[in-house]
Amino acid sequence: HPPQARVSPMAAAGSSRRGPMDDDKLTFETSAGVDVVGSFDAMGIREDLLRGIYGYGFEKPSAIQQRAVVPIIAGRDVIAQAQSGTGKTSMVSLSVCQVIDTNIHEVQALILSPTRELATQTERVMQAVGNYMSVSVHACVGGKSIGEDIRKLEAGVHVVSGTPGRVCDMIKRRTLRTRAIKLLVLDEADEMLTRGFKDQIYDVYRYLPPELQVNFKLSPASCY
Ligand SMILES: Nc1ncnc2c1ncn2[C@@H]1O[C@H](COP(=O)(O)OP(=O)(O)OP(=O)(O)O)[C@@H](O)[C@H]1O
Repeated sequence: HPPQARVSPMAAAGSSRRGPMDDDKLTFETSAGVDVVGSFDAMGIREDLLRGIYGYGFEKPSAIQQRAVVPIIAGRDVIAQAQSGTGKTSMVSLSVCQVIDTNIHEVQALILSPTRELATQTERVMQAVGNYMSVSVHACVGGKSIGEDIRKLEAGVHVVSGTPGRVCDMIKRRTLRTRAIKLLVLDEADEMLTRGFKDQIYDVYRYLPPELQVNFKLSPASCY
């Protein structure tokens, strides 16, 4: 079973949008063997990425980050569930940056999201925290120019953050090469499966190497 880190609101917590620093209002459930790591320094994160994280203004990991980052960077399959605004997008972004080898100019991580906005937001956060480590990220989403996708992918990127349809298209054209992908993240996995992306996700999955690490990040709706 993959380790699970679940952060849920306490019954009394009422604010509609919380920041990650409201963690004292949350309750936590984690599967056995998941440790709580209270600082980014203690996570074994590379120096240049740490600089990016602190430079972005993060001082201390949020509750979900304290529980899920270490298992993800250790290569485990993780299910992370936490409500909106608790730092999940940032968690994915910094974990993915940590597992990338920037000397290898191939796609090593693929993040699938149900919406273009979410895929683009993840691209942006990753570019910000990965600022000092020269990570190249491309948002491969429907509605944008296919020619631009092809140009970017052929120039070589380390991470693709995209929506299932466009990613699937790029893989089938062999523009998005999958042989070096070691990490797949399904963002709002529950949402994607109910939105009818199941066949496309399965299609993408068939092209990925067998020794793949998979992380599921569940939607905020799954926390209520
Ligand atoms: N460790 C941290 N320290 C300070 N701020 C943080 C930290 N982690 C995330 N944030 C900030 O908190 C906000 C929410 O984080 P993020 O977008 O990663 O959460 P999320 O759970 O994916 O939210 P949503 O579901 O709303 O997209 C963002 O503004 C982000 O920059």
